[in-house]
Amino acid sequence: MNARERIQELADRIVVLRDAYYRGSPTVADAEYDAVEDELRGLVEANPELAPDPNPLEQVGAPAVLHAPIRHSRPMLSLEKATKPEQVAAFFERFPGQPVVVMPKLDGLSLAVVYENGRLARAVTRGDGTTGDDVTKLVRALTDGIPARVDAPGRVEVRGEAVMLRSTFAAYNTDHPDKPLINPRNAAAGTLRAKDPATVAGRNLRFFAFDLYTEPDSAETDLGSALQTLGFTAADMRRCTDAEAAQAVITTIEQQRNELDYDLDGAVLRLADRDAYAAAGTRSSSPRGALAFKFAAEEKTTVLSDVVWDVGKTGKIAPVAWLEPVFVGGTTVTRATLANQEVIRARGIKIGDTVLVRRAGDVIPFVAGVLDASKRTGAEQEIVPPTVCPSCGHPLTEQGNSRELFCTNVSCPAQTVRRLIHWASRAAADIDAIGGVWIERLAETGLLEHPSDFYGLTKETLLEYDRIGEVSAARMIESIDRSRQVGLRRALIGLAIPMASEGTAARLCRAGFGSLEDVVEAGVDGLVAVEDIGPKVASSLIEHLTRLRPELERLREAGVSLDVREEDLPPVVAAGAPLAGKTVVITGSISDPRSGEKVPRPTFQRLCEKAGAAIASSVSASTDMLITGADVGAAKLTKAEKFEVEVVDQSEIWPQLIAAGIV
Ligand SMILES: NC(=O)c1ccc[n+]([C@@H]2O[C@H](COP(=O)([O-])OP(=O)(O)OC[C@H]3O[C@@H](n4cnc5c(N)ncnc54)[C@H](O)[C@@H]3O)[C@@H](O)[C@H]2O)c1
Ligand SMILES: [Zn+2]
Repeated sequence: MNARERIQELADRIVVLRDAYYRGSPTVADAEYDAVEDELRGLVEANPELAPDPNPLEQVGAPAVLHAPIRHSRPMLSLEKATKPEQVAAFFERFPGQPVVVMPKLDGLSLAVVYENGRLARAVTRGDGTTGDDVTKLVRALTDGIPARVDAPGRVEVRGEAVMLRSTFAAYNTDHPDKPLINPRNAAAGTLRAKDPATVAGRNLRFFAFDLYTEPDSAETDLGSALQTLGFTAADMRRCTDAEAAQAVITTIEQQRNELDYDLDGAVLRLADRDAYAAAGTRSSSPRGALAFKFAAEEKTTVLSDVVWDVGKTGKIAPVAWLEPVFVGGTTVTRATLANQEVIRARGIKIGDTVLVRRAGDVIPFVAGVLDASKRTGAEQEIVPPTVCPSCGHPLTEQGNSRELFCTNVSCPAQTVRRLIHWASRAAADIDAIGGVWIERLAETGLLEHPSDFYGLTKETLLEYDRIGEVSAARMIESIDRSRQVGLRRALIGLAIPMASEGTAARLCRAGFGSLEDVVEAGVDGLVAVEDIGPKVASSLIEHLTRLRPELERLREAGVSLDVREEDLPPVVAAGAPLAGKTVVITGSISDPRSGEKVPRPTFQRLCEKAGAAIASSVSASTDMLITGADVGAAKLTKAEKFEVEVVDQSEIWPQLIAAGIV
């Protein structure tokens, strides 16, 4: 693979990993994600002309879409990362004689809190760094550490991290055993996503400040004291004047990380003097006057007491390690994943072994290996994979190189529950008012078997359960009603068809399938004609959707929409499309001239597609037009010149989009 292909592959992978991460379900550990970013950064430094466009390294966070969008006064950036003492020393060398504060890197979500003439005006999430969500109402109701007033004139902007304290998290989960929070960070993010503070009562957050901007300039230039004077709890800052002292503080923070009441994933170094920090300026996505030292994923040792085989929604049987309770990565872990038989074999794990358990970020803890096989007593037992399904007794089949085990019995009770939970999940029908524990109970009592059974539930039936009251029953029913708008793409995801991914569902919509029934009718031949759908995926879709026909009918009868939704369709090219037939590359930052608001790249792309353009990611001989926004990199322009590509400023495109009625 050449550098260009590798760069594109890494950039694509970053987009996928970030998407999962910012939706609250990361698929890899942070360190693994950071390694992908590092590789891309290295390749782009060596081959600047191959920089991907858009370049994920120049983007932060995820677009804000939940509440009202608010533009930040100045971008909320990411941080440069370090993992070695040499990098800390290099940071000090860049700023000779400047004192530095070292503080914990709190693992919550960052907020900008703005005061106008002493009054709290608004609180905004980071969002994509340029525009965030207005969470003022939620913050007023739920966040401690944000005073309603400050004693300062003009405009004051305080930035910091909103976290759920571990103690709040633990107390909440004790009170809500049927709908527990996953971890403090996820909980903080979820809390600030709520539409109404009342629905997240009891989920209080704490705000720790680490950044300050004042207009007019306040006299106090030391960051920590300036924040305290205003009445904020600053992140715990220790002042250092050389790299050794800073390294010592970093080590102390890492050692204390288990005793603190909040999650942290590293330490932040930052120039202590506000003027010096401002003068240092910024790079494309991080300030020069700060550095994040990231801690390795936490590892602990404990005893593997047993292995149970868990049945998943597609019938996959996965080994789960039962562990003696161990506190790692901010929570007590008693279960961890062992992936599959091959991983068990490769890591040589036996029951009774002392094993290393690793947990990083939100990722499910996993058994990383055996601590010291020479210390075995002989009482350890081999882990023997089952030959029949632990739930239904059906003989298992083995698939793939890692010899994953599957139960192929479609009426297997364990699979039934998993599939119901999956149907209700956010990526599918999003029945958010009914948690997994309730789904399981409703399945046990025979009320739920297929997704369509959700739509037969009534408030009266739910009220027969002791722990469901009027209010929650009403919320559950309302949530079920809303989920009737699921549509083709999300319904396909929700049906958990083996081998069909979220990408498969999106591709089928874009390829013109109008409903789930259309997909069945197309047959294997019709499906493999769709780009990127292979024969295995096609056969699996046809086999399972054919089997599910009666269920599809029941869903239809219950008023559930299985038809494609507008948002999942390819753009409709407008009549008299001004960019028809043109291959277009977009670069730089785009804004709508009518409002001056920044327009996210995907939104502008879709507008150009509606105008008939085919979008390409880099300039080549086949490019017809390069559309430029603000802050365009020189490399793109040089290439455009080389290939004699027409360069058009975005300001000339908007009037055409408006004239064609596209915007
Ligand atoms: N596992 C995955 O798949 C995956 C995917 C994407 C991102 N990530 C992780 O998410 C992070 C992405 O970077 P990012 O831009 O969101 O954050 P970052 O690591 O670059 O750090 C910036 C953020 O740190 C926070 N912060 C906490 N304490 C701070 C302090 N004392 N001073 C300054 N800032 C402080 C702020 O919220 C700020 O927005 C990385 O840690 C990365 O590993 C993981
Ligand atoms: Zn089974």
